[in-house]
Amino acid sequence: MSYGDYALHTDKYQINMMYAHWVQGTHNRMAVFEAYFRKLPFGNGFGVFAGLERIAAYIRELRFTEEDVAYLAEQEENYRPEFLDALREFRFTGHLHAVPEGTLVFPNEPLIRVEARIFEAQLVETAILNFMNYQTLIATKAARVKLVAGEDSLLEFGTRRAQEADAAIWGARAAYIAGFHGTSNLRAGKLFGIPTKGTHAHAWVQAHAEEEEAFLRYAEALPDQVTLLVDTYDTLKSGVPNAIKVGRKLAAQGKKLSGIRLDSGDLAYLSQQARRMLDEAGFPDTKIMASNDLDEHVIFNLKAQGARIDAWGVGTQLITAADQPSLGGVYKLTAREKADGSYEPVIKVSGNPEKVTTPGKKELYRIVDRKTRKAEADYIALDGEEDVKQGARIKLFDPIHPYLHKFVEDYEAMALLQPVFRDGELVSKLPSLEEIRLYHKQQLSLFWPEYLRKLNPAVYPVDLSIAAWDKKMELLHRRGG
Ligand SMILES: Nc1ncnc2c1ncn2[C@@H]1O[C@H](COP(=O)(O)OP(=O)(O)OP(=O)(O)O)[C@@H](O)[C@H]1O
Ligand SMILES: O=P(O)(O)OC[C@H]1O[C@H](OP(=O)(O)OP(=O)(O)O)[C@H](O)[C@@H]1O
Ligand SMILES: O=C(O)c1cccnc1
Repeated sequence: MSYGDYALHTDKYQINMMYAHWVQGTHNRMAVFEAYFRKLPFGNGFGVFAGLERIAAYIRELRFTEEDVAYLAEQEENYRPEFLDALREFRFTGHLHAVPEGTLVFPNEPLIRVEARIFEAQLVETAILNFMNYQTLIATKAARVKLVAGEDSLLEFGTRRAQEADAAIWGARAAYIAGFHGTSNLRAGKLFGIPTKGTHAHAWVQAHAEEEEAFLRYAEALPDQVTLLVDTYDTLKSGVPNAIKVGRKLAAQGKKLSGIRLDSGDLAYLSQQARRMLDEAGFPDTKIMASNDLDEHVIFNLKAQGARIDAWGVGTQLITAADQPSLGGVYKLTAREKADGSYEPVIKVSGNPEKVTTPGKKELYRIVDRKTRKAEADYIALDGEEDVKQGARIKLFDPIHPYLHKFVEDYEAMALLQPVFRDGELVSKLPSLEEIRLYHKQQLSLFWPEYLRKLNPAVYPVDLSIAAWDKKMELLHRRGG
């Protein structure tokens, strides 16, 4: 699928650095960058990686058009014509590895690794982070909603309140990965194959003289999917009784009232009363849907209050990640090619220990206990370390408190960074959205419940190999004193 022209969807400083490398003749040196985040959003115990579909399309289609080049020439008169020619010929020719979409991910582990000429690897930072940060954030928020909603039906209703059109559709996709059942956005449905659903708005009721008439006309038009919004005037005194009247007419035609939707007031109380009224009228199968600024906390509370709600429409709070509207994912240089062609690991030192980068080209493994089939820890090793690949006994230790350690030997090491581009070519077809959704569900089953709970989850270990740790310490002492 093509998503448009994004070569200039980058920060100007990337092009400035590309230019400076080109002027200095270092632009063809290889570089390794890794994208990761440092802190989980919403106080959650895990993140849900998303964004790769769009990143892959972006990388594959990355070209500077004549208009792009002309625009750049206008913006910066220092750019020499030969540099602009290099942009005209620009293609991504490097390697890109990433964890699959739907993977449960944790702070400080490489989620995307780009290995390419620095000319290319530098350019793609901004767009990669833009796509990864937003989609991972929304998939993570959606996973929280999903964990409290269980098997109830979950619909994404956020488009009207989303931060513009791209956020609406990619957010709908991220929510579907995390277990939502559908979206109200038809474009997201068309582009990605997400099931679409819809009820009707207050405007439909207001467009008629009487609520009952409005319900009847709607049911006449769409008799196979009648979910009536019952709160325009008075939910229990008029909305539910009028819905029941229409339900009876539908039943006489061999059809049924699929559902009612509550959109204001005390959703626990109203759903209980509506359930009782529907059951007494002989409509035990009519579902109750709720909407109105829902999030994982409200849904959790409504369930605790015994709300009788079967389906949830979730909009604003999800699509804007209202309680934390950004994921702070970063893209850091971890190794660079020296003049002799070998790689030199590099570090970024910081007064804040959490911000010190981990040098070197790295692999990421999920260590799964063979007996319990549960994930024990994630393990970051330097490229080429063989022991973990071969299942040898390894030491797991906490990188902040290295004296906290244990040895594991009966494990499976799942390599999480999968090749996506090799020498600029897409390695294989990306998984379908349905496959990603299923994979995400399998990922959840790998984790003990203490890592998944909404409130105060246990901290899942992300450990470094001894070699990765030693390399970090060596560079830290050399560079940081
Ligand atoms: N029983 C409940 N327990 C906790 N939260 C609830 C309960 N019922 C509804 N809520 C939530 O409380 C908030 C109430 O929103 P608000 O104050 O706008 O009231 P409202 O009923 O929607 O009023 P309005 O008619 O103006 O839309 C919403 O987020 C809603 O989902
Ligand atoms: O509250 P959210 O989680 O964002 O869910 C979407 C909201 O959007 C609609 O309201 P709106 O007032 O825009 O239109 P309406 O007249 O159809 O209710 C809908 O009724 C929900 O309340
Ligand atoms: O179909 C609905 O009920 C719907 C869709 C978008 C926003 N609010 C409600």
